[in-house]
Amino acid sequence: MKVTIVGAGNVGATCADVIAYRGIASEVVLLDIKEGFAEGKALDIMQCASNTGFNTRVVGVTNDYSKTAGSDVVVITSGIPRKPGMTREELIGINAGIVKSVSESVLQYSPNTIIVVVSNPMDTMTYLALKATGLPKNRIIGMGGALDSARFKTYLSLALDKPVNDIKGMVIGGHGDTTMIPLTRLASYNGVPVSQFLTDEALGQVAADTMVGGATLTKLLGTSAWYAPGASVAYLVDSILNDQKKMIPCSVFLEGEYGQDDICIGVPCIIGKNGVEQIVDVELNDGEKELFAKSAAAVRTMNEALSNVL
Ligand SMILES: NC(=O)c1ccc[n+]([C@@H]2O[C@H](COP(=O)([O-])OP(=O)(O)OC[C@H]3O[C@@H](n4cnc5c(N)ncnc54)[C@H](O)[C@@H]3O)[C@@H](O)[C@H]2O)c1
Ligand SMILES: O=C(O)C[C@H](O)C(=O)O
Repeated sequence: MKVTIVGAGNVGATCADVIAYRGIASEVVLLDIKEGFAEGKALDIMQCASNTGFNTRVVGVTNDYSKTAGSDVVVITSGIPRKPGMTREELIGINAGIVKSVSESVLQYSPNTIIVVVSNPMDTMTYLALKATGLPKNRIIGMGGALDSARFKTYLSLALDKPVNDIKGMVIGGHGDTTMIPLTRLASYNGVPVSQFLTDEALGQVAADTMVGGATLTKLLGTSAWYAPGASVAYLVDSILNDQKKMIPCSVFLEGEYGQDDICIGVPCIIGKNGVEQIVDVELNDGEKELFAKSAAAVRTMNEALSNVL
């Protein structure tokens, strides 16, 4: 199985590293516009193989899309990340043009591929990739919910002082500081609702920390995060390539689901070899429905800024 990752920066290279290390694909192509950069990252990752024990071939190329031909999955991480104090939405001016041209270029060589969009503002970039390529909606997947849910589970595990792998939880809605919706009511510690162990105040703090999870790291690091984002993309790619049919919150095109139309936004999906194989209809309570509608309204407002590229 072949995966191309466009953008060999922090997130793209980390994603390539995790995919190789875990043997998720037999070949990974890293592509970047910076001369020699992807080649260097690929070589560095390949030189881990004998000491960590993987056999994935990692190839780096400078803007040569012919080397990406026949990719089963293409991950788009190209674009600029935010700096401390910025929102993801402020990146749209530069990233929209990049995501549009990259998604068109990859399809020339991999017409049957599934595209995973990572560049921010991710929900709007996913919508842009879908509209620009005209691909069927099951083949365009925005990655954000897998990361936000991982952060949610981390903060729950810290608040509960329990192992993170005993915690279940999902974040739906937009991938933005104010638009994501951590589903605290449905989160569990080995099947037991976390509300049995945490006060409303503690749960509210977990939700608030999750929502600004990316901003917190951006402030600490001076640029946005990459280890958990790269691992989250690899987790999603694994479910596609190995047809795992995991339920993962992803930004996907809605046509009536969750009361929304003509928008890409995070909802729980079954992810397998066909990409988005099902949108899972989780019964939300009135408060959650209201938050989802507000989140969708904010994402829709952002999508209006695409009128000059679409
Ligand atoms: N969806 C998420 O959960 C999530 C998580 C983390 C980061 N992000 C986003 O991912 C993007 C990348 O973040 P990063 O930290 O890796 O940034 P980075 O600056 O480290 O890497 C981006 C890379 O893209 C390359 N690039 C730019 N234009 C290109 C083009 N036209 N073709 C090929 N490559 C091109 C750059 O040369 C650079 O190497 C940002 O927009 C960031 O906001 C999203
Ligand atoms: O926070 C960011 O800007 C990057 C990414 O969306 C994240 O959540 O880490």
